[in-house]
Amino acid sequence: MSLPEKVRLVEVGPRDGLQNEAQPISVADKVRLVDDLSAAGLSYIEVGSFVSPKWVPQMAGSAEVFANIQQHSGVTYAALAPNLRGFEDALAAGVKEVAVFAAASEAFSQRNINCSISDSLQRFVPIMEAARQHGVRVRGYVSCVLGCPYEGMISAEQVAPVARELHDMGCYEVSLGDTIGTGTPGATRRLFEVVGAQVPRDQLAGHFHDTYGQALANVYASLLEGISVFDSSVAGLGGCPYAKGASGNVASEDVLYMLQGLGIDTGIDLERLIAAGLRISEVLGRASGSRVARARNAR
Ligand SMILES: CC(C)(COP(=O)([O-])OP(=O)([O-])OC[C@H]1O[C@@H](n2cnc3c(N)ncnc32)[C@H](O)[C@@H]1OP(=O)([O-])[O-])[C@@H](O)C(=O)NCCC(=O)NCCSC(=O)C[C@@](C)(O)CC(=O)[O-]
Repeated sequence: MSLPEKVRLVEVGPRDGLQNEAQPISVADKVRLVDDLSAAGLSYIEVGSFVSPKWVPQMAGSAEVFANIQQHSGVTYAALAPNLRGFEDALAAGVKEVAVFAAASEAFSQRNINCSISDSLQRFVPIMEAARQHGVRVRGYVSCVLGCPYEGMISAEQVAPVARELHDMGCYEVSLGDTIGTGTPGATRRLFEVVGAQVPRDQLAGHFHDTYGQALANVYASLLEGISVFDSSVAGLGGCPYAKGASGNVASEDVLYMLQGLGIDTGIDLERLIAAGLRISEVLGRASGSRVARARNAR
């Protein structure tokens, strides 16, 4: 299969990245990050989550973040909603796109959202109905698609029905999350072969954490399978509060550098993206998790 001409990056740093930080991050710093990212040309930014603050305290100020960012036309500013309450809070904050999140592993589903996979899918039905009424688009996630921190191996055959159900209930795109970053390129290709038989490949996305250093290779493997949407995190921010030891998503700068080398268009300015990542890394008091950003910064 030939490589796609265009790729859309879904920037998840402000949500997937910052949700995992131990230190408090001010609303002003979050707003600045989102604004820097839209200025760099990202067309899709996951800004926050409307989840229980007892479960994920870092996302507590999401409504305030939405109220203060500069929203540009042509840019999607999305939020996670685990239940109808979260959807209604997102709607009240003016959010136009939400993401629901399920898992391919029962144990992870319990730890992450306190219910079984099947109950979580049932919980999303009223969200889908309300979203249709309000003209809100819904994206879906499946976690643990290439391994689970509690159950170990997860087969592509376990992932496919969950992805299909999200698609069938109306998610316009389903992002497959390698939550703990154990996946390798061969397993990634097989995952998209199997899930791609149930959900059209142009409605699937890849979401790779870099814990085992495989994320960029997995993005490339997915490109070979015809996938053209990838979630990534500026400066490689993040991890997962319910997956101990998981490192951040593949760094947006590193994915962009690779895509530019392949001649694939994204509409994103690499230098501005690097600057956005260096700024938030400085706020967090550590080096950027992007190798491209570190190399450029050292020059
Ligand atoms: C789903 C629940 C709420 C169930 O949690 P629960 O305890 O079963 O819910 P509950 O309905 O019994 O409510 C308990 C309390 O939470 C409140 N509550 C209930 N709903 C909300 C809400 N929406 N917003 C704010 N508060 C809420 C509710 O009002 C109540 O408050 P209390 O009476 O105790 O004061 C909880 O488990 C939760 O919030 N989990 C979120 C977990 C999370 O955000 N994980 C990270 C995102 S997923 C991820 O990172 C993976 C991904 C997507 O990136 C892909 C990958 O890499 O794999």
